[in-house]
Order: sequence, then C-alpha cells, then structure tokens
Amino acid sequence: MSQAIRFDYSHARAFVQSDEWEKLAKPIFQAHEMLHKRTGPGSNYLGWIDWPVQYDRAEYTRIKRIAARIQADSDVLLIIGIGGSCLGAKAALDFLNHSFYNLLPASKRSTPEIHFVGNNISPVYLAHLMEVLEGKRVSINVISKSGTTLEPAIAFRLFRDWLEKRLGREEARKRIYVTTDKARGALRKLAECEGYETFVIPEDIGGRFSVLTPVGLLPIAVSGVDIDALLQGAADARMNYLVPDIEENPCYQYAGIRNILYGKGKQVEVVVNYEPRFRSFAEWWKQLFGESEGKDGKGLFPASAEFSADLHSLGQYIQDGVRLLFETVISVKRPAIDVRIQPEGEEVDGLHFLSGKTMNDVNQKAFAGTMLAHVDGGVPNLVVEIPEATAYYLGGLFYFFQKACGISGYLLGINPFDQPGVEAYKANMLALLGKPGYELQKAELEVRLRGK
Ligand SMILES: O=P(O)(O)OC[C@H]1O[C@H](O)[C@H](O)[C@@H](O)[C@@H]1O
Repeated sequence: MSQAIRFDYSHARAFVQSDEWEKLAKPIFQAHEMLHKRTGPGSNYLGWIDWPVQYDRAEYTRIKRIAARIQADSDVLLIIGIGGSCLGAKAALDFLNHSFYNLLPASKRSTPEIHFVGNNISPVYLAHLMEVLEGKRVSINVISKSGTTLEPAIAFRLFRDWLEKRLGREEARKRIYVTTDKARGALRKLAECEGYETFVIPEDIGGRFSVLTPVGLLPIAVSGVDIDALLQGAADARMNYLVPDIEENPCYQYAGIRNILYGKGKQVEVVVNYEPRFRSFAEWWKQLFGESEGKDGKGLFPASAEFSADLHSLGQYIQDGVRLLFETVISVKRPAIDVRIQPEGEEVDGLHFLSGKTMNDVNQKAFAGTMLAHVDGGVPNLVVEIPEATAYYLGGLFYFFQKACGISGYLLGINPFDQPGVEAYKANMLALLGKPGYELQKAELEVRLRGK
C-alpha cells in the first residue's frame, strides 16, 4: 500500500543527535505494544484503532440514507455539539468543501447549508443564528457522547423549542437526529422518550478520536463528501502505520521527534498551514493533542498558525522570540485550483518577475523560504504532506495524527485517553450557577470572587 502521507523531518534533524533518535527505538516499540496489546492506561478507549475496518455496517448504511433525506428535505443542517462532538466534522467540512460553502447559491450547491451551535455559550451568536435560520427548512443533528455537556444541552433545548414552535412537536421530531452513547446520558433518554432517530458513539472511542464514527460521518455525508473514500483513507493508514519500527513508520517518527524536541525545551508545537481550508483541521488537532497530552504537569502546548497571514502577526515572534517553538507544517502538494499571475502592460507594481508563475508557485516558495528562515532562527520544522485535499487523504491524516497521539502520549508516560482536568471549570461553573449539590463550593467560590 503506497504511503499517502509524506513525513519529512529533515529540517529538524539538526536539532536532534543521532543517539537520541536511536534511543527512541525501544520506547516506540513499547508504546506500540501497549496500544496494540491494549495494556497501557486508557486501554478501554482504543476502539478507534480498528474502527476504519470494523465499523457497524448497518448503521453506516443508515447514515447514508439519512444524509440523503436531510439533503432532500432541508435547507439547513444545524450541528449542535462541542469539542470532539463538532471539531472533526467542522475540520472535514472546511477542508473538503468550497471555501464559501454556505454562501454558494442554490445553482452551485445542492446540499444544505451547515451551521454549528452549542460550541460556545454566547447569546449573541445564538440569536444571530436564529435570525439566519428564519424561513428555512432546518434539521438538527445534536451530538454529545456524555449527553450531559452543558453548552450543547442548552443550545439543543433552545433550538428544539424553536423548531417545535414553527413546525409542531410531531414534525420537529422528524427533523431531529441524535448522536450519543448507546445507553447512557440524558440525551439518550430524551431521544428514546421522543422517538428521535439516533446514532451511536461507540463506548470505547473518546470524543476527540470519534470523527470517523457517526459523530463526523453524518454531517460530512450531508455536505456531499464521499465518506467511503474518507474511511478508506483511514483504513489504508491503519495498515501503513502498523510497523513498530521508527525507521519505517512515519507516524511513529512524528511521535518520536516531537517527544525529543519537547525534551529539549521546545514546549510549543505550532501546526502551520498555507491553505485557509486547513484552519478547522488545526482546531481538531489542537483538541486531540491538548486534551490527550496536557496532564500531570506535562505535554507540548498545541498551537496553530495560518500562513502567510500570521507571518504578518506571529512571524516576528516565531523568528526571534523565546526559543520554545517548533512547527509542523501540513501541506497539500497540488491545490484543487491554481491561478496564474499575469502582470500586464507597464510594470508599475514591480511584479513582472512573477510573470507566468501561479499563486501556488508563490505559496510554495513562501513555504520553503519561511521554513528555512525559521530553521535558521532556531525553530525546527516538520512537514506532513498529502498529495491533494481529498476525502481519502483526509481520512489518512485523521488516522495518522490519532495514532501518533496515542504513541506520543505513552512516550510521555501519561494516559492519552482521559481528560480529568476539563472537569475543574465545569464544576466551578455549575456551582456558581446554583446546581443542587454544589452549595458549599458555590459559597467558597463567591467569597473568592469578591476578593476576600
Ligand atoms: O460529546 P460530549 O460528551 O458532549 O463532550 C464534548 C467535549 O466536552 C468535554 O468536556 C470533553 O473535555 C471533550 O473531550 C469532549 O469532546
């Protein structure tokens, strides 16, 4: 099976001694064994490893059928979810669809507009969205593994009510699709009570590893993307990244080198793209690595930058600021479209040297020039390259990073599959809101807020 992803760490090699690289072989092998033999921490959450070939075929067929129904009867699909229950779908939608998907006229897009809500607590965002939806045929896909996350729960309460007021309870029921745990949580109970169509988030797959389950697949399919190709890309990646040998496995090389760089004080990994369509992918990647590795006082801080825009804002810091960064550039070899630059007439803009070149030529040179400048400035650069921005290659990328994350977490000596730290803010918020059972905590927090 040919490697769809090219991983190039030659621009980081100068920062790594050869014995450091060699010393990694054993820990990488051990991390591989822990993942595949399910002997490491968090081993109840490894369902994603074989998911691309072991998914529920009947449910998959139903996803396609329901996606076709939503395409036929809706102007808008509203996705309600947060974190792992929205970032993967958003990553894929932005990466694979038209840059202005929602703005395309009906003559250019036969699939519904897709909007996200429940991923913040902003009343302004919510009210503005309701204005945009007025007069449109709306379907809702509410996604929550726990079924109890406050942000999507509030949004769902409001939009369910919004839909029922317009269509009546019966009609609204036919337009609400619930993706949640197969047995647990308030959302599952409600779905059963109301008779909503439901999809299952597998118990052994955590939110940030769930993009290839119904969590991502239903919204992605509604937008018209070929989900067979997406899964195939992931299934091929599963085979491609199976060898427990760092010399032969680019996914493990990525995990290994970021671990070495981290050990040398490079505490921030900046994922960089030169294509705005990668923006949401970076958000997905940030949750994947941030929640997986940031614990026990350890972990690289995952950040992102979009070049060349951010070269004009963050560029100065990256080149000359505190030397705590390394960059991972995600690059697409051939853009779907290219545009030729043809300066004409008198050379008033001084751009005749670009004559005959394309935008992609310029973008690639910006990439190469920036990479070398940053390496000279002490910022190691890693490159993850795919040939084209297609569903197949995106499926491979999702899998590449998920697996690298599992290996990387084990190299770091933490459990990459839990997120205990996320609860701290939730408990405070619920206490401050007066949830029964939190009375003591509420009183203590209020004293602190008053500054006493
Ligand atoms: O799918 P849900 O249960 O609603 O969870 C949504 C998100 O919120 C939580 O707080 C977790 O930290 C995330 O890992 C999760 O993806």
